[in-house]
Amino acid sequence: MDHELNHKGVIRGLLFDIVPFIWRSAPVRLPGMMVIRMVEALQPAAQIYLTKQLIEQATLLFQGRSEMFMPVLVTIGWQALLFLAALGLRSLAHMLLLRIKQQAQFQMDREIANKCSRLDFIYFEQPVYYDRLQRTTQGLAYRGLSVLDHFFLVLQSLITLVSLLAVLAGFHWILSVGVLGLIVPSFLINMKLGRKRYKQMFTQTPSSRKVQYLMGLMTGRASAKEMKLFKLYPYMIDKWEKLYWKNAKEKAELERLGQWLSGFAEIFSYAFTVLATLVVLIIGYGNSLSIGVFVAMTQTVTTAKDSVMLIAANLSGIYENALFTGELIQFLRLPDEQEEDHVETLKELPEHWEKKAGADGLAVDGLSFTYPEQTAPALVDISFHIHPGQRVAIVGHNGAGKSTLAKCLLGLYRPQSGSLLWNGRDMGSDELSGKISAVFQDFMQYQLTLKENVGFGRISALDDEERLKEAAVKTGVDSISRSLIYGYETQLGHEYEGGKELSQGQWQRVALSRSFFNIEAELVIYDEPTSALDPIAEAALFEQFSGLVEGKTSIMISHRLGSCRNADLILVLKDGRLVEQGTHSQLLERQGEYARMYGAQAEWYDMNGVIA
Ligand SMILES: Nc1ncnc2c1ncn2[C@@H]1O[C@H](COP(=O)(O)OP(=O)(O)OP(=O)(O)O)[C@@H](O)[C@H]1O
Repeated sequence: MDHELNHKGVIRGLLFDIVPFIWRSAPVRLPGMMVIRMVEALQPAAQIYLTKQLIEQATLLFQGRSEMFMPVLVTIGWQALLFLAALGLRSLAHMLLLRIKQQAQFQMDREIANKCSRLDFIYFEQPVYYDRLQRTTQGLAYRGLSVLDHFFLVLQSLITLVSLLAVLAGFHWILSVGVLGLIVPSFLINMKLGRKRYKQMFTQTPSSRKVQYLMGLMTGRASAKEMKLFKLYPYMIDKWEKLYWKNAKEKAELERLGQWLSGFAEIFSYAFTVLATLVVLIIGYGNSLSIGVFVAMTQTVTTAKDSVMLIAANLSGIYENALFTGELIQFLRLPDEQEEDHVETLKELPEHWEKKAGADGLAVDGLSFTYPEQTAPALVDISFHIHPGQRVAIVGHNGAGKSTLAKCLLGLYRPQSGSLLWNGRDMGSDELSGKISAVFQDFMQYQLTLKENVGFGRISALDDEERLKEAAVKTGVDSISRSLIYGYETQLGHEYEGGKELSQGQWQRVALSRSFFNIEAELVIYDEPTSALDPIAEAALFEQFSGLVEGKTSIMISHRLGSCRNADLILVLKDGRLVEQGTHSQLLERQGEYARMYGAQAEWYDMNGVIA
């Protein structure tokens, strides 16, 4: 399983991924920061030395040696200087760390966004992807940066410790060995807890996501209508509450265990301090130790013990965060779209296509597609050919496979078998980018300006105002723009202050304009492009449709069979199979699936109208 990372894997990820990543983010500031931390690290030993000095000088002064007054003042001056230097270094380190973190966070988010742009679309359709994305974006990026904090603290504590160990070893080696021995239990305990926290986070991700989803339902705008109408709040609150507390209790249990274990580690280290003080007392008794040295030694033991505990905690912190960040690394390592599958050169068409129509148009042969984690295929052995400039309709009942076929045609899904060629090129090929456009059933309502909403159809021509107007006039969006205060520059949607919300039908017109904005498109796929339009608007649009898509090949998915009557070719899907194809009159003559569907709809609609 994913979360069962071994120690080696974690350390490898840390050394070869996380550290180089952070280094790349701040190649100048990072070494600067390290130097500051090293200087800071020597401060405790210097402070202890000055304290010892001060006590010894003060003892002599109290014994009536007035000439010690000046040295006492000098030592106090040094202490003040040390304090100011430490203060200055701390502020500098704080600012540097902030900048390093901002830079690393920026790089990390950019890499995540870039990765999303390269991932196969199918990833976005799987729960496992959302779980991973949640783990990656929420907290993991932050945890990657925590490695930095831990790393600097380990570095600093290590230098402090070495300087203190030298002081202790000068007194008696047993004290240095004892202090070092403290590191083991504390590190092991913290590491174990880190692994447990990670496993818990991993197993809780789906339910944490559900908790967020339920909360979103209770607070969101889109769900508010039904939530109120069906009086769903008590049910949802109850469901959310149960799940929330299940997760919260598990977390609390783990924290309780953590408190017990860290408590033991603290008691253990305290016992060591007592023992070490006794050792200093015993040795000091035999060697008539000065009070200054005694205070300095006990202070050294306590500071060294604290440094050891800090090192242990931060080392395990690095381990724990590296464990969590492993998720981010795995995410960034997900395979990109399989570019090598895309054929750059003319692909050979199946022989019977060649005979029929040459290499032009859309040639689909033996296409089968099964969604990940599914056993039943959504599309089975589909073959058809569309000539350039043809207007094609795809019809079929709910779940017949129409949208899946559209996504395969757009190169968003990679079929397990079969070939899809546009003018002899693989549909996923980079060469075709910009030549194929679409309006999706669940099209986007960008909470941005009207100009952007239309212009996204061809981002390279975003500022082409003439093109914008042309695309908008075709769908009636131009007249909508005239009613808006800032015209095409008006912010759309309800999510941001000052945004103008459109009706569902108006949004659909905007989405249609988006596809018309891409005048370079040779093939356009419309997945129920008029479902939100009123019947009169739909009829008017269909009347113009032939003109609008003039010169392009168009594929329209529609449930309203009347609107498909004029299509040059109708493809009828049933249970993922292409069961019939032909023109309206040919299919009616056949008396098959299409004729049955058409007959059923004819009973409901006025067959003389365009809207049936
Ligand atoms: N992301 C997905 N993962 C798994 N199965 C899916 C997914 N999307 C669709 N399916 C399944 O694939 C089949 C075809 O769905 P598709 O959306 O292509 O049908 P459709 O003909 O467009 O339906 P509708 O007319 O309702 O829009 C259905 O059985 C559906 O349950």
